[in-house]
Amino acid sequence: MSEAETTEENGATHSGFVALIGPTNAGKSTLVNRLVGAKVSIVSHKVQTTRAMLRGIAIHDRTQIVFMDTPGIFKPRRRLDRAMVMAAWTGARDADLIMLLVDSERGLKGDAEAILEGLKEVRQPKILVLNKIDRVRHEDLLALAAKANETVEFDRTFMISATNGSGCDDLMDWLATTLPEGPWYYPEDQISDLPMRQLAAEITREKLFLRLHQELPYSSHVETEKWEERKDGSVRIEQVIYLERDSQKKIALGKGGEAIKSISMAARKELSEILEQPVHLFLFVKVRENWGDDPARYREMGLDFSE
Ligand SMILES: Nc1nc2c(ncn2[C@@H]2O[C@H](COP(=O)(O)OP(=O)(O)OP(=O)(O)O)[C@@H](O)[C@H]2O)c(=O)[nH]1
Repeated sequence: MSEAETTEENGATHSGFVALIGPTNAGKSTLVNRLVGAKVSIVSHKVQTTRAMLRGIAIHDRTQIVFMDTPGIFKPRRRLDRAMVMAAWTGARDADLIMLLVDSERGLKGDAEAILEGLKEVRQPKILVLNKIDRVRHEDLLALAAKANETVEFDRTFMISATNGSGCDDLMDWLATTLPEGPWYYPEDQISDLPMRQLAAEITREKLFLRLHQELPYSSHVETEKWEERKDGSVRIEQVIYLERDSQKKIALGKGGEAIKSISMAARKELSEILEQPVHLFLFVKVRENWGDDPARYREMGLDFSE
């Protein structure tokens, strides 16, 4: 019996998208790492749609919680025109819940204040999460919570430390019971796999560029074609490096296969570290003319293809 069926039997599942917003350095990555936990330690920077970035997927009881970034809201606002800022907010509006993460030590200065102003206009349920409470006195926290709640009506305020985990269980319990009933967006056994395949491809592409950037500019693309978890705890990953022209193949392979070997070694080393398991990486080089004009390739990269 699959995990999904087991879950169904135990009662209704819940799921939802949580837009995680907050100034740079508020601790978003640290928090998602903690909440996603050992179960699916996937935090990918890979763009899933052109609008929102997936930070990580957590499962708590019978709820699947998908944490998303909404890039662009707080980046140098003065330089962005209003339309761009509005577009970024649309990402937040698509979420079931908006979670504003604030560095309590830094308070509401700068970006945090601007985000609070923007949040006034958003109708979705919102929660305030004050992070880094290990660095702040309790009285100051209460004052900060009160001040933020004056501007925006938050459904809840949580006080947490993403580094030591304090308050994080309460936050997860609340999210798990508050997100709507519904099927999980990702099968439990695939959540780590799906973004990891893309991340793994990115890693190899980075190594390829590091080694061959002058010779192969912009004409390569990497896809993870196979991902096989093995009983001995290792994983076998097969990837294809797509090039546009036959002449590039020789460059990618290098003399006596020397280039591809060193790319493979560097990628394998980094992947083993990230996955915390031994990796067997197999790279294949193929020529696929005009891959740059193929909509299917764009979809695989999570990008929109406009004619
Ligand atoms: N003391 C303390 N430090 C924290 C806590 N949470 C995060 N940090 C630190 O804050 C810094 C920024 O954390 P990140 O998780 O990278 O922040 P971020 O919001 O993801 O940053 P960007 O991705 O750049 O927007 C790191 O040095 C973290 O170790 C916390 O609860 N307490």
